Amino acid sequence: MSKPLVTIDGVSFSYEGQQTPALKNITFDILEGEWLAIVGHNGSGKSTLAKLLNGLQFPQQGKIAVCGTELTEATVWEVRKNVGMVFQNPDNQFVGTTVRDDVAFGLENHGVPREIMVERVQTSLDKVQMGTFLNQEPHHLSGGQKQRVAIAGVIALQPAIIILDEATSMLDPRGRAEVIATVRELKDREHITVISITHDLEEAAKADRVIVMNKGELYREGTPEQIFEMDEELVQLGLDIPFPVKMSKLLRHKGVELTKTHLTEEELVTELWTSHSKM
Ligand SMILES: Nc1ncnc2c1ncn2[C@@H]1O[C@H](COP(=O)(O)OP(=O)(O)OP(=O)(O)O)[C@@H](O)[C@H]1O
Repeated sequence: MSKPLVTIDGVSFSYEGQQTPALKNITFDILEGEWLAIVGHNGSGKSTLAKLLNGLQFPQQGKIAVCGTELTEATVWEVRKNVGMVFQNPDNQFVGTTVRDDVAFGLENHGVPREIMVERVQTSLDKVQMGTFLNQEPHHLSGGQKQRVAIAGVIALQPAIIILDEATSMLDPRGRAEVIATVRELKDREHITVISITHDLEEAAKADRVIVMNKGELYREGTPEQIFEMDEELVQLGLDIPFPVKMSKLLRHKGVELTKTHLTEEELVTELWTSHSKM
């Protein structure tokens, strides 16, 4: 049984001068090695939660603890060693003139010795399938490749947790699929805990667990299957139901028998192909 790596206990937060709190009494745990997706419509409080998890803001009420350490102004630098962030815009986070320099940047800042640095740059890039791109300049890379380099820069620092803050939202479908596959592999092989903050329910469908935020409150928590049972309620919360889920429901409505509501296109196609191709 996995243990909680992050605990969020009764957290409330309001921006200065704002009447309505951005987060209201949020409580949940994030377990070691899980992939947790936090979804919600614009303004639901997702980014504010990410800022609190990384100590860019501090709650006015409640507590956050990361790897057993309470996140405060005194512990923020210690805690940040365990939390890597990947942001939305692939161009804004590329700081090196080449892929190698970009991944080395964070290691240099942390004073990692040169021999270790050279090895870490290579292994981190290998882990995101960018190991052969060392000397490439950013403008030669696709959005998905840039985000994978950003992920390599984060894992080179060996954090326990990666937070992806809308990290796939500016990518085309191929880039998005590449980044999601990379995250899945890192989680499975390296046992990194992943928190993905997204408004994309197709991305959330790949997570182990989903938290739905609405108007600063934790609205629902469950496995992707449980969350997609909410159906029209999700639409009312301003979220788009993924295509395979919609398609599964429509097919059932038309009398096509399916064993379950499929969360991915591959699963749906496989079932349709194997059970309905006998005629
Ligand atoms: N810097 C800020 N100053 C004042 N209010 C803010 C600030 N940032 C966010 N808010 C408000 O806090 C609430 C939560 O916003 P937040 O950005 O966390 O939501 P979100 O779910 O991440 O939305 P989005 O997907 O649009 O980024 C919103 O009402 C927003 O207007």
